Amino acid sequence: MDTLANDDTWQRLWASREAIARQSINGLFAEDAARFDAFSLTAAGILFDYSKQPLSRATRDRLLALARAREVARLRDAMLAGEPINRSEGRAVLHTALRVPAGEIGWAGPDIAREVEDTRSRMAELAEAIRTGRRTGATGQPIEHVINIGIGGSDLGPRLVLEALAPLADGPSVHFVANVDGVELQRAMACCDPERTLVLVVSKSFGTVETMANAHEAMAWLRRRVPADDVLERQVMAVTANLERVSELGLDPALALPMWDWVGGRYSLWSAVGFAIMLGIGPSAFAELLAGAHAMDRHFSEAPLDSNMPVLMGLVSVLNGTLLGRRSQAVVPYTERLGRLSAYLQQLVMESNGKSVDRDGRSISLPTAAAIWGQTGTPGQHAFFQALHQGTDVVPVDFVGVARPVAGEHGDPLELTANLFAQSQALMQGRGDPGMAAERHCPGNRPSNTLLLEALTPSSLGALIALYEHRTFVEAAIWGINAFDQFGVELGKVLATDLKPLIAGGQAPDGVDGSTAGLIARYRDWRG
Ligand SMILES: O=P(O)(O)OC[C@H]1O[C@](O)(CO)[C@@H](O)[C@@H]1O
Repeated sequence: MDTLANDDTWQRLWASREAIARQSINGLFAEDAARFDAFSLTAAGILFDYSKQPLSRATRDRLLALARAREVARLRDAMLAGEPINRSEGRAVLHTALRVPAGEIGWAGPDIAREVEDTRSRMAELAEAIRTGRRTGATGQPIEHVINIGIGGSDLGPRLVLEALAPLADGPSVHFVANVDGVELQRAMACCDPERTLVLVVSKSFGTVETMANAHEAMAWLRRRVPADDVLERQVMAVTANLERVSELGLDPALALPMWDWVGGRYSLWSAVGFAIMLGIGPSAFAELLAGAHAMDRHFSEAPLDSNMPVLMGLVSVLNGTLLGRRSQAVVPYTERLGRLSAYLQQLVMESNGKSVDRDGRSISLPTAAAIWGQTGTPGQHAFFQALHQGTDVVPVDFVGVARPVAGEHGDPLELTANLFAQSQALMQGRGDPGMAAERHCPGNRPSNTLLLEALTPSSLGALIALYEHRTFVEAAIWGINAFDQFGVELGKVLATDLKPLIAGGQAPDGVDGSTAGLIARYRDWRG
């Protein structure tokens, strides 16, 4: 049995599992007039309301005892200090060091602080030179477009941030290309003037096949369309932790922006991986993004466990997902600006914690990361909310709202906010008047969190993302997981490499399973 299932504090929670599942959330409010105050807190510009969870004060105490027993605080401090907590890869995990303000040393010490600051200054200088037109393309034209080629962590974070903060965009337009199917790249190339375009090739490993294929394609386009011998030198930049491989693409490693092996891909938007963000909204807005994340880091590091937002959020998630077996979680932001949030969180949460062995290689018998999904409200209300209210599965929801609308954006904030609050209310209260037809009955007692941002600013967005990063860390600590490797992704990559010659070749695909052989045969047939 794994260490969590064996833990006394877990076993006590397990013993009260049925009672917690039956716990009436409405009843908890009826008993405790101060429930909202006792089950909500504010940090770094975010209000976290977890009062609509099946949590009595006693259950919360038991969860906090679990956090202590699983040494969440010690593991957090080890991460912040740069201990090699990613044991399977022998690496430190220091995305928090990327957010330490300029001039401060931070938890990880002066060497790391210096490296981070040097790179940040280089990014800012370069970004300003490009944004002001001092640094031009190879034919002297200003850079008006950026094509960011990367996938996973080298795409999702910068994409989320630039979509969320689009009203602040005052630099070149940024186009994101992740998929190797060619659609995004074609679309980007169709609307960019090649003489005014900078291509960023963003890859921690600089070996990801999709990214390299798209980079080759984009570089060929620049070579074809820009009449200058030094076009690649002037208009293609690499961002990577693997500087040696940069020259394989014909680029100068000296012009590359570095990242480090102590930053995981899905935790990397704060590094040079976020260069597109800096180009799009400028170095000072980027600095505000980092400052918001740093404010959440400080809160995570300093607040006692019982008033620590990521800790409480992680415990609530473990309660729902592991104790009560609710195997998916919906994330519903009430602003189109955060439309990319659930996609971003899918990688953050599921690539980090979608694992079934602990950090010592023992198998875990209890359920770990739940599936994350969602879309924006109110459109989501007219799609999947029916199942949230009346379906057979209980799906905990994170509602994300913004109090102050973005200046200059129209829409009806009152309508939006009324819908946001009404949905969590309806999920909790349900509806069951006597004599009501069964199909109209809503069982209620369905849990949700609400995260309310005062405004959607670089700072609050940074804090929101850092909150989810730390929530993911807390859950990993409870389960005993190393959240910072991703070996599961490797197998598919290896098999794709093996299959390519079989799919392309004329010979019968020997040595593969029947389904794959059948698919290859039909593909070849239809492809002609
Ligand atoms: O930045 P790279 O090395 O190209 O990797 C891209 C992504 O691929 C993965 O390794 C696997 O999906 C992610 O962890 C990573 O963010």
